[in-house]
Amino acid sequence: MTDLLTLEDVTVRFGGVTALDAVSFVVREGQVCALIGPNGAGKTTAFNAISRLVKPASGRITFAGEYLGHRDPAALSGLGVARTFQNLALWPGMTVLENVMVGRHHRGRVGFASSVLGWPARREDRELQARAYAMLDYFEIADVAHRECKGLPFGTLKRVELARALVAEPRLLLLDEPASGLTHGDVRELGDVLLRLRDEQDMTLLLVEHHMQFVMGISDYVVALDFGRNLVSGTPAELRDSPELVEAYLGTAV
Ligand SMILES: Nc1ncnc2c1ncn2[C@@H]1O[C@H](COP(=O)(O)OP(=O)(O)OP(=O)(O)O)[C@@H](O)[C@H]1O
Repeated sequence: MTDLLTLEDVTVRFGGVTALDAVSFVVREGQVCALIGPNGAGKTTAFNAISRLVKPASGRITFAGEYLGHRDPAALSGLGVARTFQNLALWPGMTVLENVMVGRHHRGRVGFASSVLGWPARREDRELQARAYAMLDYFEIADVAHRECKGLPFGTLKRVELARALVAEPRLLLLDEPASGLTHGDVRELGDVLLRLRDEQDMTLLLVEHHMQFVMGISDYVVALDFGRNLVSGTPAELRDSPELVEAYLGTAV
């Protein structure tokens, strides 16, 4: 299995705070990898460094052999990296379909504007729309395609965000706390969906998640951070009884 994403000694500082301190880990192609750790461990910062939303003070991040250091955040989608956010980043006044089509924006030249604004459809635009509908079908939300996101249930909006990330056909999908705020049943369904993405679409997933049972149930590999540093990593079976992990989480709800 090849290495798809590699972080080597990545350090990120915010003023006097060292949010990541020489963190290293590898995400292998075709795996579900989880980034865990107590509050403030540096998980979101690691995601933001991969997404190029924060610039590391030192270290190296490579994706598919390509150094990401000089890349603009907007270029990542074109390289095959998509992400979802902890707090949903959807346009409430736009329809579900429009929100999903935004995810494919980088692929077409004028596709997005013509599709969303209703200009005459080109072949590219029709393909974009067909792909967006296919994603809505996949997530069983096609019935709300033309509803504004505003007012839709949280579980539905989480699916819209996933559909939007996937419409770009990424190789690597970054999921920031995908299970947060979901009901027990929704969490189970989400786990099934993510495993199907790995198994049926050969997708690689990296998720930040606090829901331990969910993480241990779906991950091939787990990387634990604490105080901005690597703590332990391994398969869920290897980490289940890790004393370091137990100690790091001692006194925190998991
Ligand atoms: N923009 C920022 N400015 C200053 N400090 C920051 C900033 N972002 C994060 N930090 C600090 O960096 C450290 C790591 O934060 P980060 O949000 O990455 O942790 P986390 O593991 O994602 O936590 P949580 O599970 O609570 O989301 C914390 O001490 C946090 O206060």
